[in-house]
Formats: sequence, structure tokens, C-alpha cells
Amino acid sequence: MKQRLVMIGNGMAGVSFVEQLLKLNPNRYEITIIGAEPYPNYNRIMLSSVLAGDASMQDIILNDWDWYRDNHITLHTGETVTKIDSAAKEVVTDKDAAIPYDELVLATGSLPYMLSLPGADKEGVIAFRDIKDCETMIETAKHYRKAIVIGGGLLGLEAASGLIHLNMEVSVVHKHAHIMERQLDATASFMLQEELERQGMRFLLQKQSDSILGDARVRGLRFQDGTEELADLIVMAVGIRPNVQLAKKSGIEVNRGIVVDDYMQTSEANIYAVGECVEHRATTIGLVAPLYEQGAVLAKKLAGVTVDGYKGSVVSTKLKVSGVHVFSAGRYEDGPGTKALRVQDDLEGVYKKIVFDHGKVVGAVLFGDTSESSKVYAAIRSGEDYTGREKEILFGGAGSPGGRSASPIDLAAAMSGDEIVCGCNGVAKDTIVSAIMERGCVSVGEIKACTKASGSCGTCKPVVEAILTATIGSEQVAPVKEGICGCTSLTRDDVVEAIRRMRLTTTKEVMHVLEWNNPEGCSKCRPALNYYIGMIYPKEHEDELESRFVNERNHANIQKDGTFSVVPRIYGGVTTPEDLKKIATVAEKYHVPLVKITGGQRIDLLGVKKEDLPNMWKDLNMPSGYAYGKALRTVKTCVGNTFCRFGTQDAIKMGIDLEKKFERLNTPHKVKLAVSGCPRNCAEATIKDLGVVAIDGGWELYVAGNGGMRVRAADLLTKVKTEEEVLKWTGAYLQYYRETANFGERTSEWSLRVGLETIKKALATQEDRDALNARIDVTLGQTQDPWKQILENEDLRNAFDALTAPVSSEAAASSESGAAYKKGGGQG
Ligand SMILES: Cc1cc2nc3c(=O)[nH]c(=O)nc-3n(C[C@H](O)[C@H](O)[C@H](O)COP(=O)(O)OP(=O)(O)OC[C@H]3O[C@@H](n4cnc5c(N)ncnc54)[C@H](O)[C@@H]3O)c2cc1C
Ligand SMILES: NC(=O)c1ccc[n+]([C@@H]2O[C@H](COP(=O)([O-])OP(=O)(O)OC[C@H]3O[C@@H](n4cnc5c(N)ncnc54)[C@H](O)[C@@H]3O)[C@@H](O)[C@H]2O)c1
Ligand code: SF4
Ligand code: FES
Repeated sequence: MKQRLVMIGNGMAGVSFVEQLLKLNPNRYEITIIGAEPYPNYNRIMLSSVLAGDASMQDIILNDWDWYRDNHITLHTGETVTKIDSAAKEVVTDKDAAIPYDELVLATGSLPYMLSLPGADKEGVIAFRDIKDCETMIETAKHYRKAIVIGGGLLGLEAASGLIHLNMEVSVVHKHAHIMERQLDATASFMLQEELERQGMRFLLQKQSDSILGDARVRGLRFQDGTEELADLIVMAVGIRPNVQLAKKSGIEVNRGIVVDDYMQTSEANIYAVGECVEHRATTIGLVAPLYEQGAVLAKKLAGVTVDGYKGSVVSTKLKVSGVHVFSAGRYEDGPGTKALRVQDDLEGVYKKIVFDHGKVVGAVLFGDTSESSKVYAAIRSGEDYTGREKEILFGGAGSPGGRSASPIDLAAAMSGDEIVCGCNGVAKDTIVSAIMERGCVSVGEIKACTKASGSCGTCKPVVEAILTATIGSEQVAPVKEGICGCTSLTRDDVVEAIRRMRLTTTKEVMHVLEWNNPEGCSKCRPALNYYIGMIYPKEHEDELESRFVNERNHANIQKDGTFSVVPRIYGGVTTPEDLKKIATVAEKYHVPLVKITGGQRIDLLGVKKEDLPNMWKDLNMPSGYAYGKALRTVKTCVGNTFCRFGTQDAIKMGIDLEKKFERLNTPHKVKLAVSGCPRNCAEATIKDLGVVAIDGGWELYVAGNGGMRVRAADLLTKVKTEEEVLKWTGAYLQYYRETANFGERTSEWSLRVGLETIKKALATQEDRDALNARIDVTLGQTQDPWKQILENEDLRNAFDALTAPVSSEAAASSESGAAYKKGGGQG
């Protein structure tokens, strides 16, 4: 007769243990799992991705109901074990079931730590631990605006990032001077903070929370220094504590966690523990990879296979925030007895630190470029002595200058077989290579299905992809078809094609007809759909304000202190004494704390209160500069031949003509232009989305440059003779970008993806350029200045006031009022 194995807890570590046990000895036990949550086993890690709109709830189910049935596992969900009777060898649940066991495994995980602040029981104060918390945040973001996350650790920052994607204004309250202090040194932490601020996160550092304000629902947070911050939602992410109460009251030895030996055995016979609830050699762990290692040991033990005990793990972490690359492992702070190798490149936003103790790598921090993370992690785990060749870790054997890494494919090829590629699932390179060579996997998706690699947090996906390419060559790799977000499996091209073919004209219609699995869509797909529909049907499309990002809804950029900036348009960077006087008067009247000349040659009024925005726009009586939008931003010019003795052409006039023609144009991402009057290129036209440089007898047009985080020199598109030709080529190029780029893709990324030759070919004939210009002219013909529109139209003004209301208690705007916001006016 089979032995009875009962497991308490249906989470990631526990179920991974069961999976491994079933592989080793599928027939030994009759298995029962009791889980307090009402779902089958899901990927808790990916709750951050659900919040960020990169995955749906369906995507994160790891083992569906069928899996339990197929493996003959009895599953009790929504049921909590309240008692373990180790003498009678049975557990009792809150539904009065008594379940006997021969072997019992505790996999009860952790509980989020909740600060016991006065007011912490108010509605709107939550943790971020499970599906329910995630759903609460998504729902709250539909009706409220302002969120506070307490705790600037991994969880807090991922929660904050997700809430920003849900269009909330988010402040992170942290008690230390730098964020993620458990994983990062001060340099990496500041670089991370800067990047997150750029994404819209605000930080309140060295703040001790005192009490939560509000009546039934939270209204804000008071700090011990007496200051206050408004909030409609407070997410506590200040750490976790192992869930040990059940074990403790059942007489099992408990310290911080449930105490286990190297074989995961607790103080009681036939009772084991695995996962976050465990304390092993005085250590508790809150990351899955080491918990899977524990599960592997326990599986062998209970399958009757000889096993070396669990000796502890080196932990490594990566923050899962889009656009941010941070890795930390082991002892990342250097001190007496250790030496550190540091590489810092502020221009590229890259920082790498490797810490050595007597020649061995004991820890690392990588920011901006984490391509060496698996190599570094393997070095820490192996304990290999690098004395005398420490630099090989970052620079390779020959030592390449500048700290630049080899290509990802070269790095993948150079990895040793036992290097762990997927930390979440403990998958080594060898396992991936055998899935490719022996099981015929030709895509990352197939490798995921075979090995689980890349199936959890997804940060290892680029390395898995690189191993695939290094193993079979790029020609053999199956093209990846990825849905535009977790709400659909349809690609951008599928969606655009369907909008055209079925004449879909609202985001709701697209989501309904194309059977989105989340009928409301998410913060990733809604703005994209709004853009695609507007691009395809410029005349019919009614811009959906509620589908816009927060800055675009406000027609102003939100600043780190919650105030806004106002940037009027100054064509080509040329102003007049009258306009300067107007700007000065407005700055004085509204007590603008900072007046700043921007890099794009205009004037930024910073620190403006939200309620002052419309009146300032009125007093300025100048067009919006669209400093907040995915639209044409600026056309920077040099003085050209008007004054400069080197100038060969009139750069100012060319720049003003371009700006006047293409202002207010909606584009997949922001677009910056520049015009220089001679090849000395003072306007830096060759790092712009489109740059025009005067040469003798004509102009050169450069495209797809970028001056931001990843500097990219623009490519020469063409040479033309007249100003009229510059305008026509620019129109054709911008329209081709509008029609073929993914929403959110800068021209530099788009050009690399589609290839410069494709772009040149698409614009090669006069006929093609004329057709593109005809289409862009229709769109341009629909645009109106958004500031003026709001001032002149009462409905729009009401919609603006409602959608940008400062605190939620004043009720959220309905989508109907948002929809009243007519075409063209949206940030372009
Ligand atoms: C938002 C988020 C993002 C994360 N991201 C990462 C990441 O990127 N990388 C990483 O390595 N880790 C990450 N983690 C941590 C990771 O999810 C955990 O380490 C892992 O889920 C722990 O697994 P576990 O099985 O020990 O516990 P859990 O997954 O918490 O499972 C325990 C289960 O037991 C149930 N339970 C408890 N007591 C009882 C009882 N008495 N009766 C019945 N059932 C009970 C609980 O309801 C729970 O469902 C993240 C965590 C969160 C919340
Ligand atoms: N990407 C990832 O690997 C990932 C993502 C999310 C969660 N997790 C795991 O989930 C668990 C929970 O994450 P976490 O970030 O809550 O835990 P944590 O303990 O790593 O971080 C909590 C942070 O909150 C700060 N803090 C504590 N008290 C505070 C207070 N009163 N006010 C302001 N700040 C305060 C701490 O200084 C710390 O930086 C951890 O085990 C973490 O490793 C991992
Ligand atoms: S780019 Fe040439 S024309 Fe323009 S300011 Fe510089 S030197 Fe003068
Ligand atoms: S490292 Fe998280 S899925 Fe691979």
C-alpha cells in the first residue's frame, strides 16, 4: 500500500518539491495538498509582471487543475490547516477535515510584514503578496490616483513600477538613505534611483512612518518628522517573516523560521519543511532558486534516493522593472580583507563591481548591463581562485578596453555547461543545450516548455535566446511571435491588420472583437491601441484620454515632488522679447520656483501646481510644447547662415518650418529633430530621430539617432538640394515610422529592428514618398492645440479636471467623460 504524503501549502517551493518527487518516484505516495489560497499553484514572482501589464492572471498558473488530477494528487484549496497532531499523525483543517499522514511536509511560506501603525486597518492599506493584493491594486488604480509604497526593497520597487504602469502617481517611502540597501551599494543604488525617477517614481528617503490618515479609507501618511503625504492606496513592502504559527503551536521547534537539518527534517519525526517558512543553519530565504534546491534535496530524501544534504545557497537577485537592469549576488559590499574590481561608465549608465576575498569572487553588483550575471554567479558558486586574473571576469581572457562586453551570443558560447542560466528554476546551460540538440527545441518558448528556463521572472530570457542562437545559428531559430501584452497573444502586426480589416475604431471594440483575455485591457495595450487606431483612422478616431499615460492626460510632466512643468512651444528655439516678457510675468504670477532653459532650446517652468495649469496656459497664450508626449518634441537649430560665418544654409528657417509643419504629430514614441547650418553640426543633429545638416548646395538627412541612455549616431538617409525636399523626405520618413513601429519604440530601436535598407527602400521612389506625405497630411490636418482646446471647450475642461483630479476621494473620472476628449487634441 502507498504511503500517505500530506503537504501544507500549495505555493511555489512546495509544489516544485512534489514535481521533483514525482519524477524520481511517482508511485511511492498517495499525495494530498492543502492550500489556503483558492487557486492551483501559481507563479508568485510574476505578480509583478501582472501588475506591470506584461502577463495576465491566466499566464501565471504553473500547474493547472488537470495537473493535480493527472498526477492523482488530492487538492484542497481555500482550506487552512489549523492543527497538526503529530501523535495521531493527522492534520485538521478549518473545514473540520482530519487528514492522516505518514510523512508531512510544511510549505507554508511567509507572511508579509505589516507595520503596526495607527490607522493601518483602514481600507486601502495592503501588502503585496498574493493574487488578491494584485487584484486590489489593479482595481484601485481604476478609481484612484495617488499611491504610496512603504519600503524601497525589491518588492516595493516592483509594486511601485506596476502602479505607475497602472497610471497612478507613486511615492516610495524608504527608511534608509538609499534604496535596495540589502542588495546594492550606494553607487548602484543612486543610479537605480535616478533611472526610476526618470520613469516617474518619487522617493521620500530617510522617512519613518508614524500613522495612517483618513476615515474609513486611507487619505495619507504622516511621518515622524511631522510631514504628511496624500495617498489613496498604501502598499506595505517592508519585508516578510516565515509563516511559523502552525508549526509553533504544534510543538515543532521554531526560531525565526521552522528549524530544519540538512535533509529538511524538523524537530519532529516524519515532519519536514521546505521553502520560505524554513530556517536552515540560522538562515531564512525569500527567493525561489534556493528554495527549489531545498525541494530537490527533500524530494530525493523522500523518494529514497541517496542525497548529500542541503548546505545553503548563494543568493542572487534581479529587479524586475522594465528598462532597468540590476543584478546583485553574495557579499556586494567590499571592506577589510576584500578587494573590488569596479567599472563605471556614467555616459552609458553602467556600473559593475565584483568583490574578491583572497582571489575568490564572493559578491557582485551589476547595473545597466547585467550580461555577465550568470558568469559572475557561477564564479561565486564554484569558489574558483581568480588570483592574478581577476579582470577576466569582466573583460575576458585578453582584456578588452573600456569595459565593453562581448556580444551576448559570444558570451553564451563561452559559458561553461554547468553555469546556471535560469536562477528561478535552477536550469544550467547544459540542460538547455540538450533540450535544443536532443529534443529539437528551436524557440525560447519550446525551451521553456521542455526545461522551465525563462518560465518565471523571465529575466534570463535573453541568455536563453543567446544560447539557442549560439547552438544552432540564427537561421534555424524559429521567429518569436509575442503578444503586445499579457492581455492577448496577438502581435502588434496582427492587431494593426485586424483594426484595418475589420474597421475597429475604439479600444473597447478591438479588445472585444479580438477576444482580449482581460476585457479592460491593461496599461500597456490601451495606450498602444489608442495610438494605432488614431494612426489608421486620423479623421474618425476620438482620442481616449483615459487610455493615455498620466503626463499626457495632464498635458504636463509630473515632477518628483508631485508638481508639474509647463513648456510652451518655441519654434526652432527662436523667441521674442514679447514672449519672454509673457513667460516672465506668468512665472512671477504663479510663483514658479524654477525657470530653466531646456536641452531642446525652450523654457521650462517647473514646480507648477496642478490646479494652476489651465490658468497658466491661458495667460501664456502660446502653443503647448508637447514636452510630455509621444509626439514631435523639439526642433533644435543652430544660428545657421543668418549670423554664423561658417553657415551655408538658413538652419533657423528650416528648423522653424519643420516644427510648424509637424508639431502636434502623434508618434509611437517621442521624436526630436535638429537642423545644423553646416557640417560643424552645432545643433547635434546626428544624435536625433531626424537630423538635418547643411552642406554646400543642399542638405543631408540623418535618421534614427539617439542622445539618451544609449547614445546612437544617426545614419545618413539621403542628400537633397532644396528645403521643400527636406520637408517631403521628413514627412515620408515620419509617416513610415508611424505606420510600422511598435508603440513605445524609438526610431533608433525601430531602425535597428526593421533595418535601414528597408526604410530606404520604402522611401526610394517619389511616388511612395508622395503617398506617405498624403497620409501624414491628413493626420496633421486634424490636430489642434490641446491647451487651447481645454480652455475653450467646457466638456473637455470638465473631463480634464475629472481625469486629473488630485485626490481620489474626489471620485474618479468615468471613461465616458474621457472619451469626450476629441481627436487630435491629445498630446499629438
Ligand atoms: C510580488 C512578488 C514578487 C517576487 N519576485 C521574486 C523574484 O523575482 N525572484 C525570486 O526568487 N523570488 C521572488 N519572490 C519571492 C517568491 O515568490 C517566494 O520566495 C516563493 O513564492 C516562496 O515559495 P513558498 O512555497 O515557500 O511560499 P508561498 O509561495 O508563499 O506558498 C505558501 C502557501 O502556503 C499557504 N499556507 C500557509 N499556511 C497554510 C496553512 N496553514 N494551511 C494551508 N495553506 C497554508 C499560503 O496561503 C501560500 O499559498 C516574489 C514574491 C512576491 C510576493
Ligand atoms: N526580484 C526579486 O527577486 C524579488 C521581487 C519581489 C520580492 N522578492 C522577495 O520577496 C520578499 C519581500 O520583499 P521585500 O522587498 O518586502 O523585502 P526586503 O526585506 O528585501 O526589503 C524591505 C525593504 O523595506 C525597507 N523598510 C523596512 N522597514 C521600513 C519602514 N518602516 N519604512 C520604510 N522602509 C522600510 C527595508 O530597508 C528594506 O529595504 C523578499 O524575500 C524578496 O527577496 C524578490
Ligand atoms: S553648425 Fe555651422 S552654421 Fe551652425 S552655428 Fe555651427 S558653425 Fe555655424
Ligand atoms: S531567472 Fe527567472 S525565469 Fe529564469
